[in-house]
Amino acid sequence: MHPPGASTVLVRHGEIGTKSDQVRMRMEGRLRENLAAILADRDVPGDVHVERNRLYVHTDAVEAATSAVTDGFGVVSASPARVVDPTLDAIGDALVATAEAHFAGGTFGIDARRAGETDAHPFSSRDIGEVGGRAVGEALDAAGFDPSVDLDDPDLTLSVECRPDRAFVFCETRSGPGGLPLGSQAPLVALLSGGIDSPVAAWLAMKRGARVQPIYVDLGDYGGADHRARAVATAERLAAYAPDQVDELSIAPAGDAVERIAETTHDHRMLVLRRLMLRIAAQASESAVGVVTGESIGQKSSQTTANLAAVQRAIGAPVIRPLATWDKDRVIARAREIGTYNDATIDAGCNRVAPSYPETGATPAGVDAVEPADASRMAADIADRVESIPIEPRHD
Ligand SMILES: Nc1ncnc2c1ncn2[C@@H]1O[C@H](COP(=O)(O)OP(=O)(O)OP(=O)(O)O)[C@@H](O)[C@H]1O
Repeated sequence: MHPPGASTVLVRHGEIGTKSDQVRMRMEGRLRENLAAILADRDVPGDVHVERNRLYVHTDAVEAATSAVTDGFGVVSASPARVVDPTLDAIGDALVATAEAHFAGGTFGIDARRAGETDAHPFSSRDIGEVGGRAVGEALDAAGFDPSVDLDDPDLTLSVECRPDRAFVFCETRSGPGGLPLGSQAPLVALLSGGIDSPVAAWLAMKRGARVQPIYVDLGDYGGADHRARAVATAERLAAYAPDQVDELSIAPAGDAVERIAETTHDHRMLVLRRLMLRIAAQASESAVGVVTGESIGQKSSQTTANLAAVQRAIGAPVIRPLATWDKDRVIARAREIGTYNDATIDAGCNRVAPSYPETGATPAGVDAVEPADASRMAADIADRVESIPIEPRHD
């Protein structure tokens, strides 16, 4: 929803503003590039500009541009806005036009603030609210409504952000993911099974600024026909959030190794397998500094706190588990929001590998004792044969 004549999207970031000037400017520049890439990928016209603590998209497609930029990591919110001169008359006219376009009865409120050097204007935020409110009330009366003002929870909020050189009028603020611009942290590898959890975990790592290289471990006969397709589909959704930075899915051919592990291990089987995956992931990328997984404490027998600790020892790099403390219903809700849920609901291949009586209180030494002696070499050999397939961003 936008004012008639809106031609700009006001983009707000959050944590970036708490950084030192140097870091903030670097992150804002990164965010500008990322938003430009998302717009280009979706064929939405728009030029992205940075000013201190704000980004602006100049576009003739404000709705599509607002939807696109609110997928950008680091964006807290965005509003499609009309830009007018910073005078009470011009702001009042834009408020009236916006109310006439969108008021459908009930209450309205004006939320006005000034930013930048506030002594640049001969009026206060309160003046904007009073003069604008009066003009809007009269216009709505004339249009046959009987409007009343509610400043706490109005049916229509008309917002003004008045800066020294121009004022923005808008009537909607859409939330973005927040976090930090993608690429502002060193990259990570994400173990992506295509299940419900791992795409959410990868997305959360991306939200904190880390570009992820997704890797799917092909379990061979234990995987199932649609297992790989599901991983591809969720990687395509992740790519929609970072079209210039996530463009490949790595596939590790682990069928023979999984078969061997299934034949030679029993209660520790899932832990040996998970260690294999971590080793493959850690070796599959030269630039990544850690491995992201979708594990969550206690969600499965292989994910007790003891087992997570025993598995972690396989690699020196950190295992990052963004969902460690999340309940499943929260993970599912987020998977729906980010568009990875539908592709992820088929049973995972790992379920076919799981033993009947899994170990839940493993120790690192206990896993060491049952792991094949050549486990590291096995992983290195698989990592050498990792194949990368191109991923196209999927928008749905
Ligand atoms: N075939 C696989 N390829 C890549 N990573 C995998 C694979 N199977 C499991 N993982 C990783 O190990 C984690 C824990 O495995 P688990 O068996 O719980 O996964 P899942 O239920 O198959 O999928 P998810 O955890 O994504 O819902 C996953 O979140 C994922 O990070």
